[in-house]
Order: sequence, then structure tokens, then C-alpha cells
Amino acid sequence: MKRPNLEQRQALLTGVEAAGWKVLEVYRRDFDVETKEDESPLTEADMASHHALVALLEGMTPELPTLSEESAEIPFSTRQSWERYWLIDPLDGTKEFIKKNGEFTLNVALIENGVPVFGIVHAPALGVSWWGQVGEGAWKVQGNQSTAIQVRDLPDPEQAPWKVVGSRSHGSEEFEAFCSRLPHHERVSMGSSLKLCLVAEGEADLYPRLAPTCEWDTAAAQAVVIAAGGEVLNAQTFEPLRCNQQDSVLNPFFIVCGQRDERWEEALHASLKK
Ligand SMILES: Nc1ncnc2c1ncn2[C@@H]1O[C@H](COP(=O)(O)O)[C@@H](OP(=O)(O)O)[C@H]1O
Ligand SMILES: [Mg+2]
Repeated sequence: MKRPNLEQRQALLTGVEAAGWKVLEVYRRDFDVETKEDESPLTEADMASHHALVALLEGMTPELPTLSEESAEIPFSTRQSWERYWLIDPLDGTKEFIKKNGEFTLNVALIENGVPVFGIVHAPALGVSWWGQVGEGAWKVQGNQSTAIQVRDLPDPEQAPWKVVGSRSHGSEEFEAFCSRLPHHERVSMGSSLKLCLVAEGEADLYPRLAPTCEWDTAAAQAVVIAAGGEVLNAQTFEPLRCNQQDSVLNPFFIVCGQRDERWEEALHASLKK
């Protein structure tokens, strides 16, 4: 498979939703929380989703490798040769899952030469999915309803505040410094890749992520944002984020926007200057 066709996209969405049911089954009862080597939490839901998604993708595209947050120990010397691969985060927002606030997602991205070209973000507790394919468009799916989405134009802050979305559990000094330099704006806190989806559907204007994340946290929703007309840019260079360029899977600091604008670009530049 190069890029999924309509039928394959539907099968992928159904499969990701089925993995979401497995996550919800754990969410609705008591579960143990382990701590990984990097101090981040892990639950049986992360692993149930990982196994379900890997089986789905291997079944549909046996020719494509999969890199998952829960099986990430594939060396760069191997990954470097991958022209196309699946990049998944079986449970993004594990802290929100543990807090039971519903703000967690399953992220599935197709990466082509380092660029996320297709992505599904599914939020099982909210019963919502977003998917996008670069060049085709982006959609929000709720039950049987599928609605085309796009980013909104940045409002005049004198008329309506800019909506800036930030992490619920991972803030930073740089994020605070950036917000303090913005014109009239409102802040919204949200867990997981839902933040990028809010920009994609025109519910938020900016998501500055001036704190660490990994490529699987952002790739699927980056495809949705780009397909909806927005951008996910390195906060220093303003180049689009790319995956699989080096040994580390850490992203640089980045900003998600509907469109570039010198008012927030200057605020970002000033807040990152040491
Ligand atoms: N110090 C760190 N290094 C790398 N990634 C980090 C990190 N702190 C948080 N993250 C990433 O941020 C994600 C949560 O984002 P948010 O705060 O926006 O909800 C986590 O996803 P997981 O929940 O999948 O582990 C994790 O991958
Ligand atoms: Mg994650």
C-alpha cells in the first residue's frame, strides 16, 4: 500500500475504534499503573491497544514496518532505510487516562520519507475520531456523522481573543513566556494529541509545544492538521516537523497553527531567546 484508499481508510478507522474499545474496557474498571524507565506511566490499556493496532496494521499492510511507543527499540540504522512506515502511539495522554478525564487518544500515522501523510486520532472516551490525508482533506467522525474540517483564520485579537491550547500535565516556562507576549488571548488546557485536532478543526488558533514530546505523540495529528490547511512547525526554524531523521525520536519544540502571523512569530522568537 502506498496511501490508503477510501475502503482502506474505512477499515483502518474501524480497526482503530476496535482498539479503542479495548482501552475503554480497562478505563471503566480498576487497573494497575507501572512506571517505565523514563518515569512515564504504563497501564494494561497501553499494551492492549499496542497489540490490537500492531495486529491491524500487520494484517492490512504486511509489507510496512510499524514503530510503536511500546516497541520503540528499533535502531536508527534499521529505521533509516524505511521509505514508508506506520508510527503509532497506542495510548497518548496516559496521565489523563489515569486521571479519568477522557483526554486520551490512539494515534496512527503513515510516514512517507519522514513526512506524516495520513493520520487517525481516536478519542474513545469522547466517541470522536479525526483523520486526515495530505492532499485529500480532513474529517471529524462522531458516530455515523463525518464532517469535513479546516483550520480557521486567526481572528483580530481586538474583536475576539486568540485561542491558545496547552498541555494539561506538561507546561513549561517557555510556554508561559510565550503566552505573556501574545495579544488578547484565551488559554485552554487539554491532554494528548487532542490539542492538534482542536487547531485542525478551527476550535483553537495556536498550540505552542515548548516542552518535550516524541514523534508518535504528534505524527498522526500532524497529518490531520496539514490536511485541514494548518502547519506544525519547528519553533526555532519554522520548518515543518519531520520524523525519522535521527537516532532520537524526540521532537524539537514546535508550534501548531492555522497560518503563520508575525505577531505570534515575534512572541515565539522572543520567548525562546536565552
Ligand atoms: N520529558 C518528556 N520526554 C519526552 N516526551 C514527553 C516528556 N514529557 C511528556 N512527554 C510526552 O508528552 C505526551 C503527553 O502530552 P500532553 O502533556 O500534551 O498530554 C506523553 O505521551 P504519552 O501519554 O503517550 O506517554 C509523552 O510522550
Ligand atoms: Mg504519547
